[in-house]
Amino acid sequence: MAREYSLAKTRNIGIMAHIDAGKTTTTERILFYTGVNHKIGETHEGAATMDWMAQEQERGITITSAATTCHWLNHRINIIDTPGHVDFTVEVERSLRVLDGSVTVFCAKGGVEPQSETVWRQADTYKVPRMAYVNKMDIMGADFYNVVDMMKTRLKCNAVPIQIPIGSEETFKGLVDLVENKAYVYYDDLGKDIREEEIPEDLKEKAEEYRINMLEAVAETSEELMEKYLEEGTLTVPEIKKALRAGTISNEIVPVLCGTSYKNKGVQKLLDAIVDYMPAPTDVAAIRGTDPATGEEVESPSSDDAPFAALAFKIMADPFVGKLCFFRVYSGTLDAGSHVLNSTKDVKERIGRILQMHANDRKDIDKVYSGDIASAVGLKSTTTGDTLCDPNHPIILESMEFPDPVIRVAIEPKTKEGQEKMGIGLARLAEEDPTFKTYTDEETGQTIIAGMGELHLEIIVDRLMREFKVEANVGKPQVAYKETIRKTVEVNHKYARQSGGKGQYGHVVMTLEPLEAGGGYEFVNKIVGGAIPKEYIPAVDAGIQGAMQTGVLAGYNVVDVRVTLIDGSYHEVDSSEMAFKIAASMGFKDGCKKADPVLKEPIMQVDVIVPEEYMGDVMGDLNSRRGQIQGMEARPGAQMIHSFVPLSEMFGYATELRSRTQGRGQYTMQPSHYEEVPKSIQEQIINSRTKKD
Ligand SMILES: Nc1nc2c(ncn2[C@@H]2O[C@H](COP(=O)(O)OP(=O)(O)OP(=O)(O)O)[C@@H](O)[C@H]2O)c(=O)[nH]1
Repeated sequence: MAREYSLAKTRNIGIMAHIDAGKTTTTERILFYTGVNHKIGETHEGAATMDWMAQEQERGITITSAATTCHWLNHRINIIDTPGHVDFTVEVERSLRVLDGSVTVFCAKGGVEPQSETVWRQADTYKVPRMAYVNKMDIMGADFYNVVDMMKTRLKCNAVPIQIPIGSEETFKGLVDLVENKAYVYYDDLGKDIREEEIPEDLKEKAEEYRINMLEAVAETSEELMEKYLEEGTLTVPEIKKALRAGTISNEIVPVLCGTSYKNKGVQKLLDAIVDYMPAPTDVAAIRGTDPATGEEVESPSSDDAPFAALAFKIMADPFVGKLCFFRVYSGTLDAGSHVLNSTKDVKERIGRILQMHANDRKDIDKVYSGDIASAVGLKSTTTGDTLCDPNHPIILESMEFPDPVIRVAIEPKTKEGQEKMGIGLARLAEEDPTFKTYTDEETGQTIIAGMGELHLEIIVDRLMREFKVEANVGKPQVAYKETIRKTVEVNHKYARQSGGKGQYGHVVMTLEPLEAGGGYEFVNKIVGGAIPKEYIPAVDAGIQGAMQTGVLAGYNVVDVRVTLIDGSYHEVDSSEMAFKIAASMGFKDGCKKADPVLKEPIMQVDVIVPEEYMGDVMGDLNSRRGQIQGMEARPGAQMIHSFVPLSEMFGYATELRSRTQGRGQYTMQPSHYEEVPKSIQEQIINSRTKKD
């Protein structure tokens, strides 16, 4: 099968937004106009094609990001729909890693919300070229120009309208395309009868002002254009398009469009702009990675002729085909049925079938090309972030980072028979979602599930019931604290047992030193001259990692420690991997106790919007929750308070805020960072843990 669309005619884009801005509705309309769907599905009726998981339809929110493909103006567009709720930021993060460009949807009334800022910053990190779509132009309070201003002040980006709306709220009926300098007016409910018209008289002046603004922004992208613009006072449509495209791809310009997806106005023009201004894989996505053999950095352009390299960015349990692995091809091609190397784990894998996904539907394809996004069936060991590549040309592509869970809850099946099924179900769900963890609490023996927020865990429990038929009881959500050390220490630990026959002997000398926050775990082997034979070194590493699961203070995970193995000894007969594992584990725990261990707690970024009259009260309450107020911002008739508050103080906040503000206060919360727990509180936590919960 030959390539249907050239790389230059491929677009891999994500649609990002704050919750409820209308991503799902916009994606639905895109599928409708590109002919993938023949009927319009409304999210609020639970019929949307992209939100196919049962929970998504019931709750009307997007949880998993589904990849889908459509065609427009002889281009192939791969779209990843991503959720807006912060509990699922990992979905946003992983799509940003594999996409070439993104459309950010803003609500014409709400504009740039705190979570839109978060997503924007994430996209900054990955240098993703962006354009903005101001949706909901039909609703009361819609204000296109205000959203553009907010983009400039809050997101500090060069927002350049390339359209302006004709009318607003209930009078919104079309738009002026500033590039073509023409008006487009919609005459039917399905948005199919679009007529090109003269720019309305009362809008001419404004259109001219914004066109000049756009021309200036475009001219600034190159000296040549600036000269031409200054000389002739205008630029041609192809010149504008070319420069807008280049400016968008280099992140100098963010083109802004408008519409109302729900009322079917503006979506086709948005599709045109995706083709015109969003990058092709060849424009941005050079392959970045390292050669696993030499550790050298490798950078090369995307091409079908280069060796195969792809990044697995999502694993999904599928009831019909088993484990599905979504991947993005960076270079080369791949046939169904062939073998690849998972270079991250250093194992060979066979790609059974290759599927192209459209929401919950799938189509078998024989071959994928560079730039494609598809999913594979049959991969056994691959997890999110792994590189799949040509076994003869190994490379490890730059992966993505996932935040650690901040909240945990004990879970137990309602029946004894459910125990095994629950174990299988939780393991599968953890495979899909790198921010979801499950383990046994060694202090209490309970099964624990940990994730990014209460909603995240609620959904997990719900999926366990629906997909794995396990009914479970869950305990009270608790903070997922971490443990770390503050001092560098040296430990010398010998594990020797002699009980008849063969004994046990393992002996390690190592230093434990604190790493900076986010440093995780580092293991350095400095053994020279075979004080510990090579074959036992991995066992030492494994023993430490095992011990890190249960800290010495209160049994929480230990993080941010570097362990250097400096010396040790062994016994010809009695030494074994097991003995070294035990010696390392005990030695590590011993060391932690001496290294001034401390608890760290997740701190949340909490943004509260309250009417002026309740401000004092709400701030007082935040202070009493150990909150640190970061700043304030005026909103119409209200104030937005930015603060950092420990997660442990935020349980029940929704109810408290409601009662303090008579239901008029609102807040959003997302994990920000970890901080050391104050000593007095640390003692309480340790006491309550050792008393058992
Ligand atoms: N009036 C109006 N309503 C809209 C428009 N676009 C979306 N909506 C409505 O706004 C609500 C949220 O839309 P969604 O498309 O589900 O929003 P989302 O951003 O995908 O939200 P999540 O999936 O929860 O992150 C739904 O009730 C839509 O029908 C619009 O242009 N105008």
